[in-house]
Amino acid sequence: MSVTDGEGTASQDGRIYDLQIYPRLSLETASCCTLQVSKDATAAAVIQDAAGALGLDGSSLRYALAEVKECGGEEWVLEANDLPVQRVLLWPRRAQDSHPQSEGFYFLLQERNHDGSIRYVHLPALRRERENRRLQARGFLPPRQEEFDDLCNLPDLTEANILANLRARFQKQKIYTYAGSILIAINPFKFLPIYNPKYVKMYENHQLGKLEPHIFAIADVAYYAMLRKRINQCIVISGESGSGKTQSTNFLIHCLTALSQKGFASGVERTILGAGPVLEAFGNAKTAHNNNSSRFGKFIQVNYLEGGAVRGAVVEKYLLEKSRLVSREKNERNYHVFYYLLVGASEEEREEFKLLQPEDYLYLKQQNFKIEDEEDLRHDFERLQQAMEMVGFLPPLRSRFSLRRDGTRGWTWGPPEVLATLSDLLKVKEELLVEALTKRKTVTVNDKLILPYSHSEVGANSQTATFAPQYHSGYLCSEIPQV
Ligand SMILES: Nc1ncnc2c1ncn2[C@@H]1O[C@H](COP(=O)(O)OP(=O)(O)OP(=O)(O)O)[C@@H](O)[C@H]1O
Repeated sequence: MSVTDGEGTASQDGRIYDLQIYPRLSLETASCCTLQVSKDATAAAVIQDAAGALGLDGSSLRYALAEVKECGGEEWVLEANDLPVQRVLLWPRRAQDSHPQSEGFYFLLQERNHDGSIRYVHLPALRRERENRRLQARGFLPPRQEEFDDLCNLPDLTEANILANLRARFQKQKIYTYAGSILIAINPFKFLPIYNPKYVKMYENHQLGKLEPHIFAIADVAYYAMLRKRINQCIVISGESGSGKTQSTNFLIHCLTALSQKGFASGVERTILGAGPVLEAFGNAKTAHNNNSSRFGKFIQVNYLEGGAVRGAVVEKYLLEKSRLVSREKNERNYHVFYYLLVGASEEEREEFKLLQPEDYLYLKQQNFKIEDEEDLRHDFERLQQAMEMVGFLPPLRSRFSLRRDGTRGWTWGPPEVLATLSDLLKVKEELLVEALTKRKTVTVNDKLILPYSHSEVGANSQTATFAPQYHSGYLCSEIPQV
């Protein structure tokens, strides 16, 4: 079976993708169907074919297609003219091959009510939990004392008790615990089905602490406090590397946009989603603790209209780890984007941008350099290009950097052909480039001084050691989309 856009036009590149579709219906059906779909097939066409494959009758308007991604089954309901394959192209490579449902990355076929809203079948355990709480509050069930969902209620507040309480909850897959209005999250490193729209709905407009602790409760309180009090709200996320800050940020944005758009993916949400891979490529790197560690801080501002609908978002980066550009710890890597480009570029791109192999670049080959994931890098380069198009980049802007340093001439910039290549790629005159590379600007109270870099400022390496971080940082800063 091949799904097209309803008018029978074939995909431009002719490629066919497998979509794994799991029905979640009140009727008994096959547990999954796999459809072969072209890039330009719309959600409506996919629904029609999935319904056919599962032996369901009725029009496609009776069903909705939702995208489920990694880590806990966030569900995004697609609109009729959305393109499911476009979503798939943003998934990691392994997720595009056939894989078990427990690993996430699939589509759900759900029923709609007469008013178009989604009919949720199979009530989640959380609702039972809520019922139990109600009964406990009315004295029909004895209060549960073996663990506390708010650390402030611990009868004996010691470090050992806090850790024992967090451990007991974590063993029951309760990764969230309150400490008053602060939410503590413990990284489960596995898929937990607690982030789909049912949970957004369940936590909607509830006082903090009324339900089981959850990151959506924090998003919900911030959203409704903003609407009620008409003042900005701020959520701070902190933790050590690999603790789950980026993941938590994604869940928060998911909930904040879902609350304002009633669960439907909008253009804004799509752009925010698309911005993720772009930011990751330029600002994330493999470290000892996390294969995809963000090496910069992010300030994300989600802007709303007065009625509560999302209007856009601004992402500001700060404190990019610039030193990573020129040196890093053993077995760690430079920013993802260099490897994506050097491994994933086509022959024409290699020619055009005068690209060498990763091991030819001193900045990339330091410290036990080896690349064992070439295929993943190639896929991630494709994903980056797709994401860049989604957030509005033009093709020629994609690959402008190819820095190579010459360590043999102190801090003299060269060799000349590299300067010419850089000048050509950066579209900056050679003289200006040399000026930027060899001089710095110092602003004092009364004066603005332009001085050549001293030997000690440049250090033992070549001048690009100073220039590369500035350039990469500037690139990340200027190219971060303001949605
Ligand atoms: N709530 C969660 N559910 C499932 N997996 C999670 C969750 N939070 C984090 N993870 C897993 O932990 C990994 C590391 O998390 P994440 O990248 O968010 O950490 P981080 O704190 O942002 O790290 P860094 O500071 O190094 O950027 C994720 O790739 C994901 O696999």
